[in-house]
Amino acid sequence: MDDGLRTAPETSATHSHERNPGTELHLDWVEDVRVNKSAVERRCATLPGRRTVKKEWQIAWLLKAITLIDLTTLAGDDTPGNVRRLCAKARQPVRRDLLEGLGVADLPITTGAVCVYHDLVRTAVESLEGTSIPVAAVSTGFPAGLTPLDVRLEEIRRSVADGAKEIDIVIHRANVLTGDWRTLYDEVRAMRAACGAAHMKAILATGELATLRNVAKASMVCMMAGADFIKTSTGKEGVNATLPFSLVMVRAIREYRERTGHVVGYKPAGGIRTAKQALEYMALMKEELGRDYLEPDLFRFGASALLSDIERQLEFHLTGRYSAFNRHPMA
Ligand SMILES: O=C[C@H](O)COP(=O)(O)O
Repeated sequence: MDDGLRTAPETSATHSHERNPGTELHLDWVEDVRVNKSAVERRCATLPGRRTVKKEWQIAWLLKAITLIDLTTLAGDDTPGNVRRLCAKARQPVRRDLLEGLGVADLPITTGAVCVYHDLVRTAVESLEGTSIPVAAVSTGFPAGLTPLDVRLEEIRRSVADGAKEIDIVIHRANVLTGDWRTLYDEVRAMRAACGAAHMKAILATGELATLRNVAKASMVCMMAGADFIKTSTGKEGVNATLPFSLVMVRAIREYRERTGHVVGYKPAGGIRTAKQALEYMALMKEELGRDYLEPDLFRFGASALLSDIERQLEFHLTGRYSAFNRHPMA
């Protein structure tokens, strides 16, 4: 892989393309979906190791990765205090002395967004005032998605009213497992309408969809229903983001773009904790969808702990030593 990233990281989530308006439900597109599991696994096995970014470019890639993070806290014991600290980290994700040492102190690096439960949306919006960092809210009965539809839609509307610019919805897994594509489509379409100007990420909960083929079909239906992003996981399933799920989903994005001309973003989430993993996902995006997919308007990591490891790796590049994790509190 070449460096691809010699320019400064672009940190604002400006959108260089039209939003995906969705299409009618084309059941034939869903039925046409084929996935060759062993080919997917073979392709994914080439990503770690062989395609690592050259050492001299790693700093640029790691700084870019930071700008792609939806810095997330989704714990039952979240408080306004820990969300305020998280937002301070989103504004200044890397210690000033490290940025100075790396010669990039002039780059306005922030995370891509901050992602919280509804109750903390206002706190996050207030803490991020004066920045262009959007607040994302998880919604629609997150993480199981099993509350009544009118309640799920109201939840979206309230988060938007509180200032969330992005809404991460969860789909009803049973609609996929029973092949009820019409209901899945109708629900996601209604959610997109409830989002209004806020961008909608559709979480598939891939670890609960049984097969890669179901993952591909659900991706296609969510995009037809108008998802701005498709996202793997809530972080709460037994299996969360993986490279095979990601390959299937990014190829569905490619197919949807070929069929409609509409561009949809991608967000792997859950269990992405190391800089090395982040670089593998970035390699996948660049190779499968192109360089545009390394910008925050089309790609995000949903991650609570990734930033700490990236900061440690940056420190290692600078000093040749790793610092303890407790020097990098919060994310
Ligand atoms: O959407 C984000 C995920 O909930 C974060 O999961 P994580 O805590 O495994 O990074």
